Amino acid sequence: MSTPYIPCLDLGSYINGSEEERKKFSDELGRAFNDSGFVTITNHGLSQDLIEKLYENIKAAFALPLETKRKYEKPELAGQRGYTSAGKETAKGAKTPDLKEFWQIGQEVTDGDPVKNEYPDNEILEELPEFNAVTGSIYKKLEENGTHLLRAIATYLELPINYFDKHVHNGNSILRGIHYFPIENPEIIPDDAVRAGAHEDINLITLLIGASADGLEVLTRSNEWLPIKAHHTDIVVNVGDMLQRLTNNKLKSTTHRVVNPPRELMKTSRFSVPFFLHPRSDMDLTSLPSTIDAEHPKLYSDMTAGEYLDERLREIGLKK
Ligand SMILES: O=C(O)CCC(=O)C(=O)O
Ligand SMILES: [Fe+2]
Repeated sequence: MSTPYIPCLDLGSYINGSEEERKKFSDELGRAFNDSGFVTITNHGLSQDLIEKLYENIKAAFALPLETKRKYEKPELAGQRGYTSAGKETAKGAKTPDLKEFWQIGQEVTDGDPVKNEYPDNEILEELPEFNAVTGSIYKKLEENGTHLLRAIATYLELPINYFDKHVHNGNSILRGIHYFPIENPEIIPDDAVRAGAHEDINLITLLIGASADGLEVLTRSNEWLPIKAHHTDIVVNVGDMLQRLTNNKLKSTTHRVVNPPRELMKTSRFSVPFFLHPRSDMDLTSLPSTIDAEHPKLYSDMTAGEYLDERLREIGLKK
């Protein structure tokens, strides 16, 4: 089920559809990215079974003792691989860190591409061998879905359909398993402490498998917070700042947040698993000439994806 402002699109109709269906999907996706910056998608090819396995493993991983999880927290990796404990990530411009802990999995390069040297190895969670296999398989499937979505967007932007392919092949994407832990003593947390403070994602697009509980909200153009209702098996997709930058704000990287639960649910956990689709670090994010004109002057300085990521990781406190 989707919220009226957030359209729900059938990815199967793009991947396996007729020319006409593919065009329709690409127009609808482009329009939504131009408007709210968010869609939900169905028929994404991830089985319910795999999604359930994913959540079982994510829950089991965060249920491990803190000292076990801490073995996988390496400050030199700036949160980009393995475990990041509570209190480390703060939304850009916010004072109090988010009420969450998370685990990040990065790209596994297997085709001899020298870009492998840019990526640290993934941390292998020895206590839960299935966790590594399941998250690795989810990573690949979401990457594949994301590549299809970017093809649809390339068509919408009147670029060659494969415009993004070479940039996202072996790109610096991240799968992040998040645990928003129970809030045991709501009275003693700072007033501004939230599960995830209002922010925009850094990457090209984000694909998020419907979370275990409500809480995700997007900021509409009329400045109202709109809750996103997604079935457990739907995928929420949104534009990130890199795609907004490339399109000189034609496509919107919409502000979103995760609110604290109502009082009666304060002591429950929430789990979610976003996939941040990043390009390779050498992708040039200079705004496309077709998106710049007298009415839409150029808004951003020219930067590569790698330079931009570095700047943003410092702003959110993950990189020192
Ligand atoms: O947990 C969610 O539903 C959203 C998480 C999110 O926005 C993020 O990690 O960037
Ligand atoms: Fe986000």
